[in-house]
Amino acid sequence: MTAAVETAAGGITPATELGGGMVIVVVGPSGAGKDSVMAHAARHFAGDDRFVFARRVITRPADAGGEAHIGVDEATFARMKGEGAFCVAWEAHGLCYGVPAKVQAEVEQGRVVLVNGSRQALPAFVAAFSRLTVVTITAHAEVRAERLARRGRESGDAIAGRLERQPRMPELPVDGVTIDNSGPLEVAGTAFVDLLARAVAR
Ligand SMILES: Nc1ncnc2c1ncn2[C@@H]1O[C@H](COP(=O)(O)OP(=O)(O)OP(=O)(O)O)[C@@H](O)[C@H]1O
Ligand SMILES: O=P(O)(O)OC[C@H]1O[C@H](OP(=O)(O)O)[C@H](O)[C@@H]1O
Repeated sequence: MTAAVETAAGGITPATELGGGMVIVVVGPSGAGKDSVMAHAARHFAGDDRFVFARRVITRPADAGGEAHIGVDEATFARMKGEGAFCVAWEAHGLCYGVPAKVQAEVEQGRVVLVNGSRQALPAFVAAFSRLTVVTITAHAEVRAERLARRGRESGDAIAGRLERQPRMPELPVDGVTIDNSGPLEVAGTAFVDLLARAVAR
């Protein structure tokens, strides 16, 4: 089986052609496997300092399961936001999410920074980062439903809300790639790793 990799707006432009670093923002519906595909790539590129896997700040307990994030309460998130701690912040699923401001500096240092993002927040990513590629991870609806139930991080109602959520994907003037993760993680993970290798190709 091969992962479907469709390119729009020209696929991915190597960061080196763009004169330095870039952000690759990973989006897609809940349960598609964004965290899993990113974790696969993080294992593949462990110790390779051309890449940074950003850790998000989320108003979710740090031990909730799923991605490794910085868990804070709402008051702390609001204070951090007011202090300029985030370069991009958004709300979804009753939670607040922030991308640490230091990502801007990491891109300026020439690194390729991977961020688990949000379809709804993509305009804010475009505003924050001049060098941006959007990677959309997809999976069939029934596959996502089964995965979210098995993951067990959310309850039935919350899972239903996640499965229904379909924010409009805005038309954006940036590179974009879609990877179908309906099959084995190894397949989509390898497609993502190949994409990242192209991002740093000389
Ligand atoms: N290709 C795959 N095959 C089987 N299980 C998978 C695959 N990809 C991900 N999973 C599992 O599906 C569940 C959801 O994956 P993951 O948390 O990576 O999705 P996500 O897109 O980040 O979801 P959310 O937006 O809700 O955080 C996890 O339990 C994960 O282990
Ligand atoms: O529906 P959209 O706007 O794409 O994404 C909404 C949010 O949901 C997911 O977070 P998580 O599953 O709570 O970690 C995404 O990563 C994003 O932050």
